[in-house]
Amino acid sequence: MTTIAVLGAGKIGEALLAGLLQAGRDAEDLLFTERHPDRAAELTARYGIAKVEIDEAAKRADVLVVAVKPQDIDPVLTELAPVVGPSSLVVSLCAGLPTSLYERRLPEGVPVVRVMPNTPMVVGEAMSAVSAGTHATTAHVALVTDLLSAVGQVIEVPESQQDAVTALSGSGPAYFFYLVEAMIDAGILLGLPRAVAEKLIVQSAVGAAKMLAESSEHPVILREAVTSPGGTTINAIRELEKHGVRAALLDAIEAARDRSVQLGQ
Ligand SMILES: NC(=O)C1=CN([C@@H]2O[C@H](COP(=O)(O)OP(=O)(O)OC[C@H]3O[C@@H](n4cnc5c(N)ncnc54)[C@H](O)[C@@H]3O)[C@@H](O)[C@H]2O)C=CC1
Ligand SMILES: O=C(O)[C@@H]1CCC=N1
Repeated sequence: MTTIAVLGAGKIGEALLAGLLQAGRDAEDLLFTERHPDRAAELTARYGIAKVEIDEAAKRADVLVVAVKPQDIDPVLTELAPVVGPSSLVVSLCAGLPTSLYERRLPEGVPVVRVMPNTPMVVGEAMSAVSAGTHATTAHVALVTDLLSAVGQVIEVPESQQDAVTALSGSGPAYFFYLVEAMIDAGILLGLPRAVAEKLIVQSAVGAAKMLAESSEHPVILREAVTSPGGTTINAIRELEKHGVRAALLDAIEAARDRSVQLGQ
């Protein structure tokens, strides 16, 4: 079985480890590094996965998954450089960081695959996009795709599209959570108990997501089916249009893309 080491076990690192366990991988085939001892102890207690130092991770793991913040990459590359070689496989989950950065800092020939996942990994519903660096072969991409398929869906994209992917699906769950939070607030405004408002909105979100995933209809058609002539929904849609919600989403996602580009510079 492939051994995977997550370097930096924060939110996305934990989501990957938890998702892989959930998908049936043994804790013995997983490792992580983590600079905060309390965080490391918490994860080992929760999942039974061993915390190791980076040199041991490089020795024992077939795949090294970098999951630190882009701003923290420098020391990780300094530590990785002496312990990896062309037989290693480095996978970067870091927003904005190009494979060329890793290739410049690591020994010649180290294969690097860039991935943008998202946190629904934790429930086996991630959307991950993978791109091969210069030294990554189709076999490396297939291995990473296979690994991530256990925790959701995977597509391959040219690396030039990764900043847009980051803005759409990497950050995407946050936009939906934000929307749900605002809709629950609306329920409170209308005088519903919080628990009732939460149940109504969360199940509506689950139902809508399932329809989007399972129906072959375009979202416009699904929305039109809810919007009765002279009914309630069109009154709400008029307000959303008046407040420029569509334009706000376009601007928001463009701003996320721009930040991803900036993180890579
Ligand atoms: N949170 C998300 O939804 C997503 C995050 N990402 C990417 O994943 C990366 C991590 O993001 P988060 O998990 O949100 O951040 P986080 O801050 O929760 O996790 C980073 C972890 O790395 C640890 N760390 C930092 N430097 C270290 C080092 N030298 N050695 C060992 N551990 C170290 C930190 O202590 C922390 O626990 C980022 O690059 C981000 O762009 C990608 C997709 C989605
Ligand atoms: O906000 C961030 O920078 C990370 C990358 C995509 C989702 N979270």
